[in-house]
Amino acid sequence: MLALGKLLELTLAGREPTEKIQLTTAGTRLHWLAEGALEVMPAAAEDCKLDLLLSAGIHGNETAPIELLDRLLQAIASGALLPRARILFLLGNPAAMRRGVRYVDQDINRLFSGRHEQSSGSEALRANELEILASSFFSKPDRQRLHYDLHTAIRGSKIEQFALYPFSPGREHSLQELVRLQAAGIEAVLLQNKPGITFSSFTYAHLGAEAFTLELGKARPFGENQEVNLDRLEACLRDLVEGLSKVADEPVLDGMQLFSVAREIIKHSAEFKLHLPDSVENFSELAEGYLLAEDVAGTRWIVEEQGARIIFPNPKVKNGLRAGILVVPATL
Ligand SMILES: O=C(O)CCC(=O)N[C@@H](CCC(=O)O)C(=O)O
Ligand SMILES: [Zn+2]
Repeated sequence: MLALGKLLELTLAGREPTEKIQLTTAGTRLHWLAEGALEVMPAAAEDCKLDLLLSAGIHGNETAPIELLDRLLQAIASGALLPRARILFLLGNPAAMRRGVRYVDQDINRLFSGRHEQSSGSEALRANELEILASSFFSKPDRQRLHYDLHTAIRGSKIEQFALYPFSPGREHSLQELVRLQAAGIEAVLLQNKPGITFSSFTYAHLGAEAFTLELGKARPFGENQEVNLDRLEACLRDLVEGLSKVADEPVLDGMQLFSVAREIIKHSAEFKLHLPDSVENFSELAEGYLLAEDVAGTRWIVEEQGARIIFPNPKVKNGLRAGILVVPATL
């Protein structure tokens, strides 16, 4: 296998490869661009005109998707998988990955779409670098642009694998992409209704990519991901890499659950209290009238929506950040 196939090993060791560009015998070019960033360029004769950005490790302790990208890249570097797509592999937060933590100083996934400019520190710099890498990757005209930002969640979930689909004014969510995700084992999609500050929101709204955050199970350390079943997603990614992924011209979305954001619960102060047990799972239903959270100056979050469910409840986030999302059933 080519040494550049060891992107994960090199990144975890904090080392740079001596050779930054290598070619497989089939003419696939691997190019180390920066720490945790590697571009795969198919041989010209094979190119299927898809630019595919695959990122993981934006949160350093979400290891199952990092291991998945490692398997894909190793297969490419050993010649077992012949890419027809141009691919950018990104390991988002190497410093956090090395420590096995979600982030070191601040959550990178709240620093995109320019937010890093209002901040400082290594994670702000990394968010800026990731924006530059993604912008350069998605700068070529007349090519399909697709980004999957792969995550696992802090807690268990009533719906194990789901996606968050960013929003950009005037742009419609793509039925074809939802059908592709369903084939990849994604059971539910949360349709965002305002622009966001996550990595997938950036590539969707600023770079014109179809982009998704994929939540794939519960976060566990490296080597302990036996319960996270990524077989269907892995098969879908291999098809995309090989230029074999097809969605019908008139696709039908059958059985996928769609949700929209009713409200984001923002933590404003140290007095913020979330009235949910630590064990609560994502997509747990909340009854109308339920007092969900309280904050400074008598602020109360009471559930008013029918069919409301909670995802990503987390009272430990920094002030000003999202401490949970109330979602409701939706249609396209
Ligand atoms: O489990 C949790 O509470 C958080 C899981 C997670 O990291 N989710 C992503 C979602 C990104 C998005 O909104 O597209 C995040 O919070 O960054
Ligand atoms: Zn995450």
